[in-house]
Amino acid sequence: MAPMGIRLSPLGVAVFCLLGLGVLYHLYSGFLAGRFSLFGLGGEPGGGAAGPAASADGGTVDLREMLAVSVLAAVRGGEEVRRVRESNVLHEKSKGKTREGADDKMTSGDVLSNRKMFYLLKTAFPSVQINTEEHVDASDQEVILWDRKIPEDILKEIATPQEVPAESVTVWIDPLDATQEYTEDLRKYVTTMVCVAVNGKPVLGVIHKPFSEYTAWAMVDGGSNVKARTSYNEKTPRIVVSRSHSGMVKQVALQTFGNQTTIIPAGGAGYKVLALLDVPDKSQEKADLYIHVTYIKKWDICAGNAILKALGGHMTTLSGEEISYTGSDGIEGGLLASIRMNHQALVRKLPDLEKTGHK
Ligand SMILES: Nc1ncnc2c1ncn2[C@@H]1O[C@H](COP(=O)(O)O)[C@@H](OP(=O)(O)O)[C@H]1O
Ligand SMILES: [Mg+2]
Repeated sequence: MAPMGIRLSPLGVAVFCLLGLGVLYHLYSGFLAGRFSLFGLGGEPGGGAAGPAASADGGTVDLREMLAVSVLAAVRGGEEVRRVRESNVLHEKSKGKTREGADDKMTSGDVLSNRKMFYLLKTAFPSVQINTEEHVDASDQEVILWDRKIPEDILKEIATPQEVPAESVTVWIDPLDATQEYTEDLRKYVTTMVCVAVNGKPVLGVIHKPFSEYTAWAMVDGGSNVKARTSYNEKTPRIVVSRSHSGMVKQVALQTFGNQTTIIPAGGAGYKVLALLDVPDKSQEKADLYIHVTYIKKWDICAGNAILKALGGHMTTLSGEEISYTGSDGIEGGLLASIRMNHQALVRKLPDLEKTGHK
């Protein structure tokens, strides 16, 4: 008999103890998971020489560090892209059809680049949302460490860390842009891309050309290693458009700007954004505008959007709406990209695609 006349049943005590243990486990499991994942990744809790740059339970991330890792990821992914292309064993297959009925292709270059890029970013920033074009196999986890070094050119442009809440960040990875052209061995069009959006707004972008080893990066209100050209032809622009997902883009361009307009068909959304900029790469064509009329995915366009925005340019739907880089993967309203032009005046010039049936 217990004091005060209350009798304790041994079974009741055992259940009570188990419940208590359960609560304690629940409270501490997040903390322990964070510690163990740090060890699993080879990093040291509390900030070691290598490992995650953000705590596993959220907190903040430094956009300058994210830029350094994004550049590294694009370069490492690009090495895979090049290696597979040079081996000539692409293991090309179709993931299905686009809405317009074209093959949505994938190769070993896409898969291996995706793996490198995804795990580099995921290991450094375990708490951020990463959306990537290719499927990531969880059983195939690879731990790729970032040495936590920020390259000199980034430090020179961006003097201080740029902290943002980890939960506000969405990363978009395109491990191999212009897959169609890659399979045709049209190497100059191929890029690897990383984009970081904060609250859906594109904030930093990296576009890397694996075959000429050129990398463009920029951060909105931060800095860049690339700039706009000094002049653009707004009246009779050279317009860069898709060569493999063109839809009615040529008709739209000629109808809007007249028959004197030069149309440059090219592969890859990354390549087409670089065509608007002052890029030293010899294989890069130059254009004044980039127009796309069919459906397109956010990993294809986010990095270019961030770079253009950082340099004072614009990328919007054809009706001039800003694109939000959260939520769904794709955008429906086409694409207009320009720099050093009156973007809204260009939007007003374009026909309403819904009405003209040019979609
Ligand atoms: N209608 C469409 N549906 C799906 N993806 C499209 C598309 N139009 C363009 N894209 C994708 O956007 C990128 C640029 O296209 P394009 O070279 O035709 O301008 C390519 O990305 P990937 O090569 O990464 O798949 C392409 O697959
Ligand atoms: Mg792409």
